[in-house]
Amino acid sequence: MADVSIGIIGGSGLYKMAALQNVEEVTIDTPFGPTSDALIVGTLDGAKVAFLARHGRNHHLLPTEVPYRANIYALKAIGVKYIISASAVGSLQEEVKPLDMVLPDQFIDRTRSRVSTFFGDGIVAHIGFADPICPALAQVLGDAISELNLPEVTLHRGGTYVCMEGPAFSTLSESNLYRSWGGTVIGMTNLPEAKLAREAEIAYATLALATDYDCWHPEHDSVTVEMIIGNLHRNAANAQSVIQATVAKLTANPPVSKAHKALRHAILTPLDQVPAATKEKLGILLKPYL
Ligand SMILES: CSC[C@H]1O[C@H](OP(=O)(O)O)[C@H](O)[C@@H]1O
Ligand SMILES: Nc1ncnc2[nH]cnc12
Repeated sequence: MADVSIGIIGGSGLYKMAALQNVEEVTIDTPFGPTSDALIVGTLDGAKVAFLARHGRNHHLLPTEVPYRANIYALKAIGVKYIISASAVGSLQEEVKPLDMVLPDQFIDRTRSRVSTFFGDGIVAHIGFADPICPALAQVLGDAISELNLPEVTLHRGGTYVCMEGPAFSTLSESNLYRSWGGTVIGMTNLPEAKLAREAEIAYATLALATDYDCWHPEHDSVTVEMIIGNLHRNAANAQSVIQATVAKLTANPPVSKAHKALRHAILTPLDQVPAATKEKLGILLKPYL
């Protein structure tokens, strides 16, 4: 299985893609253990894509437990060059209303318990992460959303995604603090994924689906899972249309992404000094540089 150039990671409420055809479940062995679920490889209007349910199809993995390294490694192994990540987020700003779509271009890291690098064990690399989202891919997503003209949905291009550890939602003081930092939305998953995707030289962009006002808004109830899932159900069909339209655009015109060369000047350790076991483990990432 190779040459599936587009990966879709579905978050809360997006456990499958109804429009996928000719589906095949693919299990990839990775040096980082099993993926969250089997990859569902199929076609969307003729384009081959792989879908992965981030928390598993039955939502059994906490944000902390998601095997981010295995997931990104497996997508890399089948040839993925672009990842569209669909995620539920809380809104930290009045103008981002539940059901709106946000294409964040920055992150603030509030995670504590995530391994978010493939490196170590005898090889050191420091990727550039000033622009954590691929602007070219986000542009395609944004254009797809605009062209769809979805009723009820306002698109926000750009914004800062605060990535918290969870699983409990934020306290009121935390939520206000993140607002004071300029956070636009809050979630629990996308930052480690974006870092690992960059290390794997895969372009990554987040389609953030606003589901709630977290707990800071005086006129709205504090976030609950019920609220999130209710709004995701209202938005799931829209999210799938956006993904489908984005895949069509990517297939017709695959954008150039700096992410595809992210490791070129990032690896410090001479490759002939890297332990053989590490070289083998990271073979698919290091291949262009060996
Ligand atoms: C469903 S409650 C919070 C949960 O939803 C978001 O997940 P994802 O990013 O996978 O859509 C959030 O990050 C939390 O993990
Ligand atoms: N308010 C919130 N905080 C963290 N993750 C979320 N996902 C959806 N809403 C959220």
